Amino acid sequence: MKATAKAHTNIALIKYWGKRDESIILPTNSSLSLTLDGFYTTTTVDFQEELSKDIFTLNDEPVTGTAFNRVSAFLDLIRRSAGKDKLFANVQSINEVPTAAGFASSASGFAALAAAGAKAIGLELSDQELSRLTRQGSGSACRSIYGGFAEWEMGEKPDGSDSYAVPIAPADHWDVRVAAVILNATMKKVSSREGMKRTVDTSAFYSGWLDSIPQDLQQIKEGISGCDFEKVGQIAEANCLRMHATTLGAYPPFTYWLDTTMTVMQAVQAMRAEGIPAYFTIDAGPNVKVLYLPENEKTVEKTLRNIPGVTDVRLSKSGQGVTYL
Ligand SMILES: O=C(O)C[C@@](O)(CF)CCOP(=O)(O)OP(=O)(O)O
Repeated sequence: MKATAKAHTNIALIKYWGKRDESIILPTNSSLSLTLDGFYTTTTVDFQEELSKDIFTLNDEPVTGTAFNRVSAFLDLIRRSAGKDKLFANVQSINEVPTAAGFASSASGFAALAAAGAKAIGLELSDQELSRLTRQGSGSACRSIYGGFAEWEMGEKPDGSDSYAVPIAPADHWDVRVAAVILNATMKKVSSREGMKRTVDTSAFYSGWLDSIPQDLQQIKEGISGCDFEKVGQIAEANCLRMHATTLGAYPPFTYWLDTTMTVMQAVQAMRAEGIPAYFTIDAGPNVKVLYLPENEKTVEKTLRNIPGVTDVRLSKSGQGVTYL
């Protein structure tokens, strides 16, 4: 039983930053993202009676260790849902997500895996059920089920049955662009999972972060509905800065930013001062993603490429949700 699915990565404009339950990945706050066309994962899941364990290859390379264990544990969820606990699969993923781009390739990866795995084993899932399943692989991945803008509603039930993403606006609602600015950074990364945990457990600023989310979400959805770029950009940039402020208030304190990260941030703010609307957002890494409008693409790309320490700039439009090939 075999199926292939393609899913795109997404960029959070209102960040998921903390878990209230680590085992089934329930968040402390709701989040909202834009699915991108430029970065995606294509995954084929082939359940075969003769297999005695799962096999996972990524970009034609065999995967073992933690990454394999996360995929196999996720397939256990699918096996259990289908009542086929002893049916193992050959999983082949191809990532069109330059890992260095600082995009969580786990977002497109787990969304494609969930969609292909569920279809291959014969589960007929609604988008909501697929998003709820995907969430248990990687939280942010649950938003990639949809194209365009999607909101992951945190839910409140302990079993997570009300924690999944819902569509806010389709990809063709509004042509907002995203430039992924890739830095020549090699740094020991605090993973998003570890970073969230330390922040939730120790940050003096964490309650302020949580208190600010409901208004951010309500306001940014108004901005998206009205295609108000300044409103959406200002809220996204402020939300990102508030998320990163929580890491500085953690113990031990940490930051994902490098000197080049701040140079890019300042260049974006300088563009705004010169009348080019552009806003930045940053996830659990040093790379910066810049929101801009199509008419300014040349200026924005040129400005970003000329920043010392920037090794590449990858441009994206809004992308589609999960598709089956
Ligand atoms: O994407 C966002 O909302 C913000 C972040 O990217 C960080 F800035 C979090 C991504 O966390 P993820 O990798 O999904 O964690 P998992 O549930 O532990 O797998």
